[in-house]
Amino acid sequence: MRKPIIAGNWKMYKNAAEATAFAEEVKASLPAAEKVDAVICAPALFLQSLVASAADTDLKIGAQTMHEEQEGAFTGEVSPTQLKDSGVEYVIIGHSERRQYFNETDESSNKKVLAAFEHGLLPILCVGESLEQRESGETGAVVEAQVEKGTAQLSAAQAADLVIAYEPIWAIGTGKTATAEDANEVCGIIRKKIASLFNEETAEAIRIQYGGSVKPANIEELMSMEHIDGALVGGASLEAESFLKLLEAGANA
Ligand SMILES: O=C[C@H](O)COP(=O)(O)O
Repeated sequence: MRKPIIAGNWKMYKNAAEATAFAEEVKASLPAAEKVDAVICAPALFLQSLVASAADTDLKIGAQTMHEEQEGAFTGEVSPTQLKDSGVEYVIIGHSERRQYFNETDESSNKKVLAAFEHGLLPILCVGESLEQRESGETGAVVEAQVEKGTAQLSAAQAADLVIAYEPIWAIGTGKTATAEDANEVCGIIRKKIASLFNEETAEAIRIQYGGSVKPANIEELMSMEHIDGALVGGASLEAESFLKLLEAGANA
């Protein structure tokens, strides 16, 4: 039985006061930690204050990206050791917006995934096809290749701890959600790929999220699917009330 994981990705939204107010409201009503993992992936600037707000609670804090090197002359970047040292536990890797606007690739994502594990962070590796790829019937092949390249050189034990977020690019921030059946089918393809790259046990253990216009109105159906173990949520994670509803649905799945 895989524990559901609901992660909010705030992207480049919120100011410091809003971030703290959100954490205060959410931590007061968190569902039981054994039922769902609750993660907020915030802008780097707010990570330390969120870690402090969430201390002694089960709310986990994640970053939205990181550099793969421990330190160096990389202006503007944040390293895995800096994140770990700040109390951050998760890090989103290879989000489609990072791939689209910041030239990230499967290869750079793989380096970051490996660095995250090396430094004790849990990566959420994002994969997903464009509308054009979906319409030309390439979804399965695209996602399989992303998974294979993104997980290269991981041990089976690391792969079992990895979280993969399947986010069809055409469903992000558009209000268009993949049908629960379509999302489940692709998450099933990802699980099968993990079985072939590692083993059945790893495939059974790995948690696969769906992301793309997830909201309180559609999460229950998504979470009822065999291969969907959680959600990576943008817009609907910005308000505490909405995020708490998503957590509730995760806890009851
Ligand atoms: O990381 C989250 C995804 O990009 C989904 O964003 P969204 O829920 O606003 O569509």
